[in-house]
Amino acid sequence: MSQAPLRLNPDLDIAAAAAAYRRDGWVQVPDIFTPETAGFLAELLEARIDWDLAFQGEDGRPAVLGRKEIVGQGEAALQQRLRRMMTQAGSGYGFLYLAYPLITAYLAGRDPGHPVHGLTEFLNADFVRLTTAITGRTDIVKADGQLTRYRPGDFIGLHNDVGSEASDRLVAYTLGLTRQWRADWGGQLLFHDAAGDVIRGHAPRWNTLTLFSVPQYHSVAPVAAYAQAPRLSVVGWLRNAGR
Ligand SMILES: O=C(O)CCC(=O)C(=O)O
Ligand SMILES: [Fe+2]
Repeated sequence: MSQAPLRLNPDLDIAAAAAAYRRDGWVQVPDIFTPETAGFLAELLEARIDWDLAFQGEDGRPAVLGRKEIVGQGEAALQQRLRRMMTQAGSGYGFLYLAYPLITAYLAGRDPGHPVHGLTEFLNADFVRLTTAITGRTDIVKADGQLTRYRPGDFIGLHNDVGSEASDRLVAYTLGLTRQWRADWGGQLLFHDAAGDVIRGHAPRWNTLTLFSVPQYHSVAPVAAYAQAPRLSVVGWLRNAGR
């Protein structure tokens, strides 16, 4: 696979997206990449990633286990950890999905020469410029990110994205790369009000950017047991320089 340059759609209506974001605190932009770039990225997520298993760990921090760590601890121990996480998800917070941590992998020299690293560079160049223009947040200096792949049963519980890192999460983004999805397959990005009702729900989409300001309460609905495709996206936060 070539290291093709990643290109945003040159015909994006940035002024319209900016007006919507500044009015509503969120915006969705369809056709965010050129068709070639969207196809390239989708193929990457569909077929070329050695996924980690990500879930809320016992210590309240994300557990991100590579293939070797999963084999190392054994299937029974992992299943026990996941059961504990599910109990915790019901009374507090939890999540479960497959992930590839872009910044950690880039800095650690994981998968040398892999085209995924071009995406990490793109996120911290053209994408930071685009999202600064849409949100008007001139304090954005960098993007973190992870690839995510949701299988049946995967989910994220209710949370508001407020982190504890040295740099603040200013704006959350998702780049949807799910080619096809059915309305009853779950996996929607849901925004919730104080009464527990859903304010908005976004189905997994193809070649679509979603931006929303932090903090806002949201969740990812569990993917249905009978869903016939993975939910694929690039997600993360646009951050300031921090302390
Ligand atoms: O995948 C999504 O649509 C949202 C992900 C999310 O809320 C998160 O990673 O904090
Ligand atoms: Fe979130």
